[in-house]
Amino acid sequence: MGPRSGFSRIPGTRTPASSFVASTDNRGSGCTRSRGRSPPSRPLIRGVPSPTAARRSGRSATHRSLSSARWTAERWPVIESETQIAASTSPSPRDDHGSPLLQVDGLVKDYVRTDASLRRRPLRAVDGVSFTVGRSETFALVGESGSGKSTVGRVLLRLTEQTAGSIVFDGEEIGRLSERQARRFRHRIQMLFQDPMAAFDPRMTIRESLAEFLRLRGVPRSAVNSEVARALASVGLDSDLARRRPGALSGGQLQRVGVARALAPEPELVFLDEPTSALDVSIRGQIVNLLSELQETQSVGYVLVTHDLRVVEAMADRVGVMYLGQLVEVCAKEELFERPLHPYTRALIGVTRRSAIAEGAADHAVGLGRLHGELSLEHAEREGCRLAPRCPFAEARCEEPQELVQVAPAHWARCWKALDVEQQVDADATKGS
Ligand SMILES: Nc1ncnc2c1ncn2[C@@H]1O[C@H](COP(=O)(O)OP(=O)(O)OP(=O)(O)O)[C@@H](O)[C@H]1O
Repeated sequence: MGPRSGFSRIPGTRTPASSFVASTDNRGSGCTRSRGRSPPSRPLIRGVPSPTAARRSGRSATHRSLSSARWTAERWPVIESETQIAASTSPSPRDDHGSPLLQVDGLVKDYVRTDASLRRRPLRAVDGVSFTVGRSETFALVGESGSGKSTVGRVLLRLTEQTAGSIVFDGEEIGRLSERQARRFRHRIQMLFQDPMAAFDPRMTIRESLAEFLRLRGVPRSAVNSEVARALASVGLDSDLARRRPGALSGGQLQRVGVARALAPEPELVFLDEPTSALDVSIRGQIVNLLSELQETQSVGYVLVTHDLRVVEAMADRVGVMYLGQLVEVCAKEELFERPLHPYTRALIGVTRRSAIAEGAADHAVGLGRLHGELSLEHAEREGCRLAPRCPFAEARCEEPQELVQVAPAHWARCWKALDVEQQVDADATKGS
């Protein structure tokens, strides 16, 4: 394995193409790539629920009605709204695949922000977040804009420093390494950027962009051209594109090059930051399918950040739902769609499915819950449940701090009455049917 360099988006921004920092690491890594368990095969986006979810339908009237709905890509809106932040800690939801590739425990990230009256105020963007990612696994982080998803990724990639918590990668704590110590890990964790047009240096040809990553993992100069052609072919592109500059490629083509570039150093983990949201709807599915296929052939783990539940449905193995900087639910993807337990997750899925379910079946979707009002910073600063002011199921006990607790096998939720709500919703749905 060789050294690495690359272009990184400036942390915390949606940067224009001109705003890049070039990072170069000239040390060899000496690391051997780990090959883990075979990845499970996943459904590709075809506008229908996964076979697993379909098989498991029939748990209740509510679940039946949802599973039988066609979830067409066109009908799933992207959820967008501003949220704020707050504070607390949580236990560590783990996968059940043995030693994880990545283990994040109690991650906290504070920023300082300037409020409307120009006062500087602390902002806890990530608040005690804990999760694991197995080898060749996709762990998705979902939630509204501002819930802290990208900040988790920026901390993982050391684009910004964590305030507290632990990040263990392949058995080694990497969260507190010095810049020099961290270099040997860099090629093992890569990132695919949201906006392909902003992710490439517009002055470099595609060949030069890819060659930089290939050379740095030890590909000799004499082999660069053939390796560039191979990398392009691996993402379904013709080698002729290598001579072009980013501006001469379509968004879809450039995102494919982005995928090739992220995988060029043969990483074990790739952080996918909204990998499809800047793309035309028509090519989003192609990129999702490409990423899923490459994961199977290259045994790479993904941390996927997205607003789009269609992408989660197609790619994720497990999902963490974030609200105001905290994880509020963590479980397997199928479980999340079939049996969402936290009221926020119910609402998140309800919003998307209400638009996907034909009129007449919509009553069942109401059982998933609708939130009242809007998010506000005041909610984020509450000691009790941060969702309570908006939650249709809130009671006096919700004023007490809520921890992320295990509510079912491999299923965690930050809500003391998650299972009660489920029973109530099921009973209502049975009565109504
Ligand atoms: N560099 C920064 N300085 C101050 N505040 C920041 C910074 N970066 C992010 N934030 C704030 O931290 C919070 C979480 O932001 P983050 O981008 O992680 O959320 P997100 O869930 O990824 O949202 P989006 O989907 O819009 O990217 C937001 O309130 C955001 O305004």
